Amino acid sequence: MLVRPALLPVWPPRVMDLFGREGPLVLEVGFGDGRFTAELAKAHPEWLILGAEVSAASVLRAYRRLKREGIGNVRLYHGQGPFALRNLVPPGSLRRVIVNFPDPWPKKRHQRKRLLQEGFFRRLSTRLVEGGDLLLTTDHEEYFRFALEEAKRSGLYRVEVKEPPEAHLRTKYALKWKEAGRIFFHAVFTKVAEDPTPWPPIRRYEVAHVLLRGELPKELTLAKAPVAIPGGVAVFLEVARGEEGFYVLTHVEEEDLTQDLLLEVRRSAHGLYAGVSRFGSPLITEGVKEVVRALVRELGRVGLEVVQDHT
Ligand SMILES: C[S@@+](CC[C@H](N)C(=O)[O-])C[C@H]1O[C@@H](n2cnc3c(N)ncnc32)[C@H](O)[C@@H]1O
Repeated sequence: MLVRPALLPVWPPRVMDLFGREGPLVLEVGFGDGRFTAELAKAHPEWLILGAEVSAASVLRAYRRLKREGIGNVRLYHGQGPFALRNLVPPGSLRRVIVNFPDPWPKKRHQRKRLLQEGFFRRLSTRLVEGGDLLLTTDHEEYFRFALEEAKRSGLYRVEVKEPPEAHLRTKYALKWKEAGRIFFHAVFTKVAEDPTPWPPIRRYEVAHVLLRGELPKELTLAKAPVAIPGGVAVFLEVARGEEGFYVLTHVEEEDLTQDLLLEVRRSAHGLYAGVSRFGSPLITEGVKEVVRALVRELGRVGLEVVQDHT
């Protein structure tokens, strides 16, 4: 039920690879505790529902709920909605996107963090079927108006402001804001045209490591300065000493993808190995490969020489 991009046998996955069958595909972004997702899945057993949520605690809560209720037509992805849209949804295959009570980011300087911006609407149009739609429900009038404007600016949607469907007012946040006496806003954005710019999925690699020659140093100190990677940044957070070498906790931020992964510098049967640990099943991307190269450059400074480069 949980989608782990690094472990999927086919990349990018087809609908069949995620759900084991074909059907109308629906994406919910920011499903929170999953109570709406569960209701939706039960009301439409033929639908295939993909949920994306950045909060690990919420994913766990939703996962337990779906399991308890024996719901089989939902797949949960722990991460950014746009990542799921880009990589887990084939072009022209999405019937609907549901966004209930998105984080409003009310401060001016945080507005770039809002989900529903022109760029998002453009990219979404490459994944929606003809006539596919996005349903937004929120209590935040300013964000609501902002989303309407952004969609209109894209020129790719027909926008209708409507009464929110009853089911969208039973989410955790809907109930919270109902009790606080807030009013709700709802809009349907229906795709009428498609952005011509393709939005290909991120490339996934099988390995990212280097074999080295030389003596492992007694200590390994890495610069804390951020490392530039394609479309993002990485930081070596901490180095720990293990039996066979070092483990480097590394934070990697790429577009719509944030990972904390372990890099290893250790003795192996083939010589000294520096590369990504399988621990935590990280997704090996171009950015992750670049961070391995940065680690290898640091190792060069302590006298280790590259024998084979698999990055
Ligand atoms: C205000 S809560 C609403 C939760 C739920 N939809 C509800 O109505 O009860 C917003 C949710 O969106 C999640 N979220 C924020 N940005 C996200 C993103 N880019 N991708 C996926 N989830 C996101 C947050 O973690 C949070 O759970």
